[in-house]
Amino acid sequence: MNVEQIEQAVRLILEAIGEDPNREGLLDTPKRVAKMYAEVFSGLNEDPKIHLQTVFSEDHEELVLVKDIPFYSMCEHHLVPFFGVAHVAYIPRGGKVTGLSKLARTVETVARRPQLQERITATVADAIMETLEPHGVMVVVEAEHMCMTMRGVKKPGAKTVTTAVRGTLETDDKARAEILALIK
Ligand SMILES: Nc1nc2c(ncn2[C@@H]2O[C@H](COP(=O)(O)OP(=O)(O)OP(=O)(O)O)[C@@H](O)[C@H]2O)c(=O)[nH]1
Ligand SMILES: [Zn+2]
Repeated sequence: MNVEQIEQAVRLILEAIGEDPNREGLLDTPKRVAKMYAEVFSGLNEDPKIHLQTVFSEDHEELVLVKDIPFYSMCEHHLVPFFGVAHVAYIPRGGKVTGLSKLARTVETVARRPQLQERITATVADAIMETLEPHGVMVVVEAEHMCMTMRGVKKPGAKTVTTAVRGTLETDDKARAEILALIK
């Protein structure tokens, strides 16, 4: 990430909104914002699938669900935060089970990019399908978008729910219903 370029850009934005980037309170702001962007966009330099290389051989071919994984992301249209929780469920196959924290790490990497909620949901599901090759995957993401609350349509409290379903869960209504019941 080009930290110096971010600093220059922040200085330009401050000038453009009519601020004085040289006043005391703003002197370190470009540096702080650059550091923050490096952190909140750190997922751009990571492959989410790397986390799922940790595989244990365990004979469990039934549901695994990690729910209420908090995440923070940045809406790619407005560069303001959207945040909420992700629920990640999969049904392992062939003894391929990953570490529970790795599912949360996968969400984290994908969220730390300029994003759309739909893309986070689908990318996490596909990463799990491709690496663990399970029977099925279901990812549910619930989030509040600051671009819909602090500006624009101004609807605080409005929640967006997205799902991505892969493998046998696409046709297994009962298993999908079980996952949704466990999430609630
Ligand atoms: N599908 C989807 N849309 C999103 C997401 N985050 C923000 N948006 C929407 O992106 C749209 C961008 O619409 P535009 O008309 O180009 O931008 P805008 O004039 O700022 O839109 P308003 O927010 O309606 O004021 C808005 O409707 C946002 O609510 C997301 O994760 N997924
Ligand atoms: Zn937005």
